[in-house]
Amino acid sequence: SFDVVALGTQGGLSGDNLTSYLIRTEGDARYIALDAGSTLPGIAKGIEKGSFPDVTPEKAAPLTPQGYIFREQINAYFISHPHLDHVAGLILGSPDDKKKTIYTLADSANTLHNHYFNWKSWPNFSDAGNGERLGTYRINSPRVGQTFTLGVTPMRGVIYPLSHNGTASSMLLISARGESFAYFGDTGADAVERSKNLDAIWRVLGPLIQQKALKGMIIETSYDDAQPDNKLLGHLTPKLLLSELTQLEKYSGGAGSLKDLPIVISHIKPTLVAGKDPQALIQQQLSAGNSLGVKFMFMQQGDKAVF
Ligand SMILES: Nc1ncnc2c1ncn2[C@@H]1O[C@@H]2COP(=O)(O)O[C@H]2[C@H]1O
Repeated sequence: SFDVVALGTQGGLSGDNLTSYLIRTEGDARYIALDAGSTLPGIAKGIEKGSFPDVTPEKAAPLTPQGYIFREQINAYFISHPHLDHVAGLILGSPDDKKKTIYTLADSANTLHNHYFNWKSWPNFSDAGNGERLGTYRINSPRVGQTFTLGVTPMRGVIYPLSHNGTASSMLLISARGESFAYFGDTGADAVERSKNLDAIWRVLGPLIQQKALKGMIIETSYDDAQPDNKLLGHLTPKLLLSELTQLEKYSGGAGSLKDLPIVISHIKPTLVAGKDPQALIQQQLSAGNSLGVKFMFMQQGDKAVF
């Protein structure tokens, strides 16, 4: 089974609750961070909620429990794409982090080197690029579709490309002991993006669902159904996610094959409009259209779930 802790769940606007999830396999203390929008604030919330029961002040000493989880328990990072709301926590925490690998698409690695770790936006904590290289992070771009080991953990990963309104984004398929979990970065629907990236992924996940090996997934639903198609900016709505999942069902053995599949909804965009509750709306729209019978989950910052 996989342990997941949500460090940040929202898709923008404020800095303290941006997309980031920790995942580890049962019996191993080390996590992989799936994106790093908010890290330290999410760890603090997780401690408050009892989501890190194995970390005591005695064990963490001389660090705080928050520091110990950040430095010692996060073993490596996966960055789905280099937008600020997915990397801010990584950049801000870098001066106090220890040597780790960042796995990301080659295109995202270039952005990290050229636009963040460049001594202008931020000191170069990476192992390549301009000026002195402080070397905290080794930025590693495994080839798409190729299996690699995730840090020093029992988990292996395979990266698949996603389309996000012109930005290259990606999904990480994590596997350990014959079980798998899929983490999606920002993505639009194939029909809107004029892409086949999601279709290609559904063809990979279908057989895993048939074998009952896929324990769950995290995928975005940034906007509610009222968002017009020309303002989706590379994101999903309940209607679009449900139609994509209908494709997945076809590759998973047909009607009923997705029943009870846990799907965590991430990256909901907060609103500054008074009286609007995007999460409640998205929850209601997903539930109203859920003839597939999947188990939609709305993890909040600091929550832990076992898959
Ligand atoms: N063309 C655009 N016009 C207005 N806002 C945009 C445009 N492209 C991106 N954005 C905003 O910038 C954000 C970057 O992160 P997201 O993709 O999560 O969501 C995006 C939108 O909120």
